Formats: sequence, structure tokens, C-alpha cells
Amino acid sequence: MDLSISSRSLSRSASPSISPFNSKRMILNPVFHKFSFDSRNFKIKPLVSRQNRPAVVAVRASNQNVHNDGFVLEDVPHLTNFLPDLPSYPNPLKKSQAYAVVKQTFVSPEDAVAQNIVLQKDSPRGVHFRRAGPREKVYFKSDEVRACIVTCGGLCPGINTVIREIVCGLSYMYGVDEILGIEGGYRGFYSKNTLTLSPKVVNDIHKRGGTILRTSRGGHDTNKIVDNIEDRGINQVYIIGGDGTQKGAALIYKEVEKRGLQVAVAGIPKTIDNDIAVIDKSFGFDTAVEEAQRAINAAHVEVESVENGVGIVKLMGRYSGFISMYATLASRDVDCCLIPESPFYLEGPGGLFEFIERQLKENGHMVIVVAEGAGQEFVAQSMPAVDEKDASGNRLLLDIGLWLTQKIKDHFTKVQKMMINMKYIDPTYMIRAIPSNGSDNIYCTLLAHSAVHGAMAGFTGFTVGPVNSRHAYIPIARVTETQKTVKLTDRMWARLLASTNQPSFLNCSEVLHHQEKAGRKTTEVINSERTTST
Ligand SMILES: Nc1ncnc2c1ncn2[C@@H]1O[C@H](COP(=O)(O)OP(=O)(O)OP(=O)(O)O)[C@@H](O)[C@H]1O
Ligand SMILES: O=P(O)(O)OC[C@H]1O[C@](O)(CO)[C@@H](O)[C@@H]1O
Ligand SMILES: [Mg+2]
Repeated sequence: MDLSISSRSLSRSASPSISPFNSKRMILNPVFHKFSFDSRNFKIKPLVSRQNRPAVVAVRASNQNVHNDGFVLEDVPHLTNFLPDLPSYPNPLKKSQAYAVVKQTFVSPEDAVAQNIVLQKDSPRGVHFRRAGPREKVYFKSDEVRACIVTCGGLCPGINTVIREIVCGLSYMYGVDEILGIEGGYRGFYSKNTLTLSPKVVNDIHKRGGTILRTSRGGHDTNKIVDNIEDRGINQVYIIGGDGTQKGAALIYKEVEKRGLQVAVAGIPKTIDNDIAVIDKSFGFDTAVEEAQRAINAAHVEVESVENGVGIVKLMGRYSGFISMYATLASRDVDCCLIPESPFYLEGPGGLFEFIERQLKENGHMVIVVAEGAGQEFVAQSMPAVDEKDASGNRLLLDIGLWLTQKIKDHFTKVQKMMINMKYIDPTYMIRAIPSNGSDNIYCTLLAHSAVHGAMAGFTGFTVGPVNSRHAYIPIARVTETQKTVKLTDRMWARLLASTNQPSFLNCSEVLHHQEKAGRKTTEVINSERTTST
């Protein structure tokens, strides 16, 4: 029996109960894809799908493949894990003009990307991920692919570039011509129309900020989404979004597996906050850091032109201060950077007021960069209890910029009897809404191509991203189980403190606590200038 029939033709077949897909689902003898782990790592569990059809699913007991030398491969799922007889085809890239003279067109199945590249001579080789890129064999016939793209969560520079490059990549590299854009985020699967995407439609969208598909928060209903995927005959789903979106993508992948559908689910991580774990950085982040310079520069120009000028620039970063940290390091005009990971205080020795006073005496002006998630506990104290959430359940933040502006003004005019000139700039949405810069555009292309190659090769339930500069397929759970934050114990934060010479706001016991948390037992003498008791 020919099992190469696509889910498109299947879902269009008159009666699902007599679809040949049923026979495929009932095969009880899974033969795992040769790149996957051996069957000892799996157990077989019968499940019942939406239409009460029996489905057979291979559940990965452990997705870690550990070798004697401490080499660990954290693999991503493959369609053949639960559709063992899926046929494969030669990759059409073999005949592609673009790849004609490439020395090694296809990534070797053995290629892996190391999560940790700083090792000691005798240390175990550690965790690795499957290297991204085109494979010798694909598990979809080009003319049977019906792909869709969806964008969820907040905006970020480069989303349109990723959309463009998925469409052009599918079309030019694999000859796919059925690509749908799902409108308005996850809820768009079941409540909106779709857009037909082609290279012509997406040709110049990378020059625009935002997402041509529009986005939303909330509205993730796994069953409704997968019903819709099935009904539309979609067999490749490209999901662009942040940590919440990737959690949603994992649920879609699981439901697809449970129903035994030949649908590849690929996540492309997006977040301006750069808070996605494992990957080097998220697309749009460099653009954001660059754009933040304009706001910082404006603040600097303003405050150095007046007497006792204090400029405050608020940047995005709910729980992670990466944009603020990098924008500060890039600028050199910033005297103090406040991020959510590093608690600060205003009054007393080593506090912010003391530092501002010193800066004003020495330079006559200063610039503070504050991440939107910093000092939320202070703002909350001075406001009636509000605990609002957005539609996705993310806590809505209070305006630390306004609060800080007011506090500094009050302190210097009322307590210190000192005239100061406050300038508060909030460029957050302006930064998020711009198109991506050149280097982010290239990065977006790599992400999109990696996702397309991965889905065509039959991988599913994966996220793409660079790990130590090499693009890899990462199990979705790995990027959602933790959020990446600035580590105060890493050298980067020390570099920032050394560059601005701002107080660290940590007292001696806090320094030791952070070092212990980072697993470092140290008896280092702590710089007394930077340590005060609160
Ligand atoms: N735990 C979850 N399970 C399933 N879906 C989720 C989950 N968390 C969020 N989502 C869905 O993912 C989408 C985007 O989530 P969210 O608004 O948190 O943004 P995000 O993807 O984290 O991006 P960012 O935080 O960078 O703006 C929403 O449609 C939301 O319903
Ligand atoms: O678009 P919204 O819902 O106002 O979201 C703003 C939030 O989104 C983010 O930009 C993340 O996408 C955060 O930095 C910010 O707090
Ligand atoms: Mg998020």
C-alpha cells in the first residue's frame, strides 16, 4: 500500500473512518527513523484520536542519548517516531542550482552542536543538539506540502523577514507553492480567514515593521487549532513567537502526534526581550539595541544641555534586562543601568540617590537606563493593588520610568533642595515597531531556512536557533522550561558595572548568596566601594 498520501488529500477524503490513514495509524510495529534513538528509549502507547480512531504513538521515555564519553544528544522528535512507515524521497535541493557547487549540501546525520563549548581537558563532552540544515532525504513530496505560518505574542523587528524567508525558502528551495498565512495569532486558526502567501506577496515585507499576519495574545485552544489544521489539510506548521507561543507549539505537536497526523510543527523563537533559553540570542534583539541608542543619545543631548540634567530611558524587558544591559554597554553615555535581575534601592549609602548626586556634582548631568521590569515591587507599594494580566496571562507591568522620575524629582527638590532637570523618554513601542537591520535580516533568513529544512526532513516539535553560533534543532521544552535572564554572576554584568562605575546595590551577604547560587564557592575579597548595607 502506498503510504505517501499527504494529510491534505486525506483530510479531503470523504470519510475519515475509511481513510487509508487509519491503517497507517494502526501499525503496531514502529521502526524508528535511522537518525532517531533506538527503541529502548521509547515505549508504545495506544491512544484514541478525535474521531475515536485508534492511534499508535511512540512516546519518548527519555530524549537524551548518553554516551560513555559524556556526550549527550538532546534530540528532537521525528514524524517516523509515530508514523514508522512514512516514505522518504531524495531532497530536491540535490538538483537545486543554488546548491549546485556547495561542497557538502546536506548536513551529516552525525553532526551535533555543543551547548557548552568551554570545557576542561577531562570534562565530559556534555549536551548537544542536532545540527540544523538540509537532509539527504525529505518526508514530504513538494507538491503535497500545504504549509502555514502564524505569528503570536508581542512584536519584534524581523518577524516579516522570517515570514518572507519561510515562504521564499519553501518555494525556491523545495518547490512548495501552497503556503497559508494564519491571521491574528493562535486564535486565527479557528476564527479568522487565511492569506495565501507566495514569494510575490511577501517580496518587500521585510522592509516593514510588525507582522503582515498580525498577532495576538491568548486564544490558544489546542484542540480547535489541530482540528483546523486537519480540516485545512495543513501538513507543515511554522510558529513564530516567544516563550508562551513555543509552549503552545509544544501542545500542538503533542496533539498532532496523538492523532497520528503527518504534520511537522516547527517553532521559530521570537522575543525582543532576548529571554529565550538555550539560543544565543533572539532575532530583532540587535536591531532593538541599535534603536535604543537613538533614545539614549536623545536623553544625553537633552541632559547635557541643561543644568543638573537627569535623563531616564525606559527599555523593554519584562523579566530580563538584556536590551538595557547591551544598550548601556553599546552607548557609553549611560551612567546607570537598572534591570529586573538586579534589585536596587534609592536611599542611604550605596543607593541610587547618592550616586546621582555624585554624578551631578562631577559631570553636571547623568543618564539612567531602566528596564521596564525593574523595581516593580517599589512601584507596586506606591499604588493601589493592581494585578492585571494580559490575555496570555502575563502580568501587566507598572511604569517604573514614571515612578523613578517622580521619586528622583521629589528627593532632589524637596529633600536636597537642589534644582534638577528631569527628562523621561519611553521609546519602548517605537523600538519594537521598526523593521530589522541588516544583520538581523540575515539571521532571520538562517532561522527560516533551518525551520524549512527541518520540517521537510520530517523533524517536528522542534525550535530552531543558534547555539554557540551554529544553528540547531532544539526540543521545544528546552527553550520553555526556563527563561533566560541576565546572570549577575557572569562577566557581562561585571563589564557593565566596570563600564558605568555604578553601584551594584548588593551588600556583602547578597554577593555571597549570588556566588553560591552560581555554584561558586569563593572567598574573594569584595570591593568595599560596591558593598553597602541597606
Ligand atoms: N502555557 C501555554 N500553553 C499554551 N499556549 C500558551 C501558553 N502560554 C502562552 N500561550 C499562547 O501563546 C501565545 C503568545 O503568548 P504570549 O502572549 O505569552 O507571548 P510570547 O509568545 O511569550 O511572546 P512575547 O512574550 O515575546 O511577547 C498566546 O496566543 C497564548 O495564548
Ligand atoms: O504588546 P504588549 O501586550 O503591550 O506587550 C508588551 C510586552 O511585550 C514584550 O515586548 C515582549 O514581547 C515585553 O517586553 C513587553 O512587556
Ligand atoms: Mg513571553
